[in-house]
Amino acid sequence: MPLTHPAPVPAATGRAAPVVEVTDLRRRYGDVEAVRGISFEVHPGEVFALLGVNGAGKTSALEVLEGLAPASGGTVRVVGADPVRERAAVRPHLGVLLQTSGLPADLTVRETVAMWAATLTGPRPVEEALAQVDLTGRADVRVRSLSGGERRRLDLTLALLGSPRVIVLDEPTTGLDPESRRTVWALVRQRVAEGAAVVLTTHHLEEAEELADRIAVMRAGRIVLSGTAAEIAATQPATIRFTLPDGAAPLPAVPGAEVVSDGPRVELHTRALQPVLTRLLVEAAERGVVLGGLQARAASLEQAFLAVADGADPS
Ligand SMILES: Nc1ncnc2c1ncn2[C@@H]1O[C@H](COP(=O)(O)OP(=O)(O)OP(=O)(O)O)[C@@H](O)[C@H]1O
Repeated sequence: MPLTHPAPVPAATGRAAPVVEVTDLRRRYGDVEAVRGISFEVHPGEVFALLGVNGAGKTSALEVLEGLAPASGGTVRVVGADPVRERAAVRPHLGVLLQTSGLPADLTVRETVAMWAATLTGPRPVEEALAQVDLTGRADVRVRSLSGGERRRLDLTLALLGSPRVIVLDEPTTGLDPESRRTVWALVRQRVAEGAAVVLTTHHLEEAEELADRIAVMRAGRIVLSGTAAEIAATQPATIRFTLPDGAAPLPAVPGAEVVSDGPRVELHTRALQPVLTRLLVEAAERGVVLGGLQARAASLEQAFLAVADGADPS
C-alpha cells in the first residue's frame, strides 16, 4: 500500500448502498481553500473517521455534510439528497453533534430532551435517552449547572434522539473522562449495529481505532492516507529493540532491517518483522548471545498519523 494516496477512499464491499457520498468536495473561505477535493463514501452500519491536525479541514468538510454550509465545489449526498439544497429531505435522517452547541441554559436536562423530542418524528423515549448517556440522575439539573462532560453527553443524546440513519459527530468525546468516553462509544456502536452510518472526527487516535471501520487522514484540505487502522499503521515500519550484553560483538546486519541506533542498545526498523526477527534470534542463538529487554512491535496508528499528518502541503 502506498504511503499516501489522494484517490477516493475505497468503499467497503458487500454493503447496502452508501448513505453518505462525498465526491471531490471543496470548501473555500475567501482566499483560503480549507477542503481541496476529498472523496469518500459511508455505508449503513459503518463508522468512518476523519483524522488530521488542527486546521486540516475536518470541520469544514463536516459542515457541508451537516447542511450548514454549501460546498465550493464537488458534490455531497446524504441519504441521496443534497444536505444544503434539499435540507428538508435530509434533516429527518441526520443526527449532528457539533464541536460546540448552544442550548438554553435555564431548562433542565429532561426539559431540554423533551423539547427536542417534540420537534422530531418518532423520537426515542426521553427516559431511555437519558439512561443511555448516564444522565438519569441529572435529569432535573439545569443545563447551566452541568459539567462539560455531562453537557457533551446531553448534546449526544439530542443528536441521536430521532434514530437518524446518518450520524455526524465532530469530536464527540472531547473533555469526557475515560468512563464517559466508553459510555459514548457503546452508544455509538449500538446505533451502528442498528444500521446507522457514522462520520466522526477525533483527536483521540484510540477512539478511531475503537470505533472506525475506515479512517482517512486529512492534511491541508486533502486526504493523504486512508484505510483500516491496521492498514494505515502498516504503512510504517515495525520496531525491534534490544540491548547487547557487555563485551558482545555487534550482530551482523540483517537484510530487510534498517539500523536506527547502534551500540549496546540497538533499534532496528523493518517492514518484514517476522523474518527479520527470526534471523536475528538465530544469529543470537548461534553466538550464544542473550538479547536483553527484547521488544518487537508493529507500527501503531499514532506513528503513521504523526508521520503524515503534520507534513508539508502535499500539492
Ligand atoms: N470561517 C472561517 N473563515 C476563514 N477561515 C476559516 C474559517 N473556518 C475555518 N477556517 C480555516 O480553514 C482551515 C480548516 O479549518 P477546520 O476548522 O475545518 O479544520 P479542522 O481540521 O476541523 O481543525 P480542528 O481540529 O482544529 O477542529 C483552517 O486553516 C482554518 O483557519
